[in-house]
Amino acid sequence: MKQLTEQLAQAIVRPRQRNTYKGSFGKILIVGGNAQFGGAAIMSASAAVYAGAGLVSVATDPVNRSALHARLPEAMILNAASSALETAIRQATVIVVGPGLGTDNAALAILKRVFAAVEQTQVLIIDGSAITLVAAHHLDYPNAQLIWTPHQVEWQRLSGLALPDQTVTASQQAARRIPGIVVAKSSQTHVFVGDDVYENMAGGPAMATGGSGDTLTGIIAAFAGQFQPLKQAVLAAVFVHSHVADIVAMNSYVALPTMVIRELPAYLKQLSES
Ligand SMILES: NC(=O)C1=CN([C@@H]2O[C@H](COP(=O)(O)OP(=O)(O)OC[C@H]3O[C@@H](n4cnc5c(N)ncnc54)[C@H](OP(=O)(O)O)[C@@H]3O)[C@@H](O)[C@H]2O)[C@@H](O)CC1
Ligand SMILES: Nc1ncnc2c1ncn2[C@@H]1O[C@H](COP(=O)(O)OP(=O)(O)O)[C@@H](O)[C@H]1O
Ligand SMILES: [Mg+2]
Repeated sequence: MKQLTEQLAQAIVRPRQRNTYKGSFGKILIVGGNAQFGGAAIMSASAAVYAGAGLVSVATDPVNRSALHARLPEAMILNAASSALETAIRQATVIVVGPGLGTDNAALAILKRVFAAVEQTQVLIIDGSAITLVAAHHLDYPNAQLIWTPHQVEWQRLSGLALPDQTVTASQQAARRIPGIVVAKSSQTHVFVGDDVYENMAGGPAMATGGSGDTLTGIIAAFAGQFQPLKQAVLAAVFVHSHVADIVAMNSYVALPTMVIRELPAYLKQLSES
């Protein structure tokens, strides 16, 4: 088993080239946020913007429009239930589906449309409610570059492994049956990619607060839009999320998602120049 390190993140988070524009750093689409969980989509989108994504759009319940614009004017917004969803998917390089999406029929319909529209070259990060829906409805896996980010109960739903049975070996075997990269989140997150297992020693209980996982999806999306190869981008994102939370936790009892998000640009600048 390998460890996630700052060196690994340093290797791909490099200074930006001069001859670039916003389109050079990823077009991210976040699909999530129902009337109950709008904050999840806002945190995911904020993390993507603050982690350097070039353009960020959010397909969500229209009830979230004012809150999103007030918190994050950098993001664009569309109604996830409208046909604008397919257009936005076509334009995106990286798509996140699930944060705050919910698990009702409306959410299932949106998820199925995302799975139908996404293309093989696109990166699709599947999180939260979307994982729960895939497991509950036995949905076929879409044909794209998949990244799964289950917490332990979502991993139980997706893999069939009860929490006490989620050993590294058993989880690795289960991850092999699922296409793409699996980020199995816990107090000691493991990333399963091909035959490799990476362990994340960064992070701590200050992160045990609603929205930490939503925030991770935005960082992964931003890194997937900016850095290559995809495997390194995902590994670096998992490390950076937890490491920045550790920095926040030096002076704060809880590492709130909004606090972690705010610290991202300064840490990435430091990382790129080290
Ligand atoms: N501000 C917002 O808008 C926010 C919106 N959010 C969005 O809400 C949606 C639902 O996501 P979810 O994770 O809250 O619910 P679900 O998948 O049902 O799992 C919870 C159940 O599993 C149990 N449990 C046991 N161990 C666990 C573990 N290690 N990690 C986690 N859970 C564990 C747990 O047990 P209990 O806490 O009751 O002891 C409970 O019974 C999703 O779309 C997400 O993005 C959230 O991000 C919050 C902020
Ligand atoms: N005790 C802990 N130690 C380290 N990391 C933690 C701890 N508790 C939570 N985390 C991290 O916080 C995130 C929680 O994700 P998740 O449960 O999906 O949150 P949410 O859905 O509320 O956004 C994961 O990245 C997880 O690794
Ligand atoms: Mg979550």
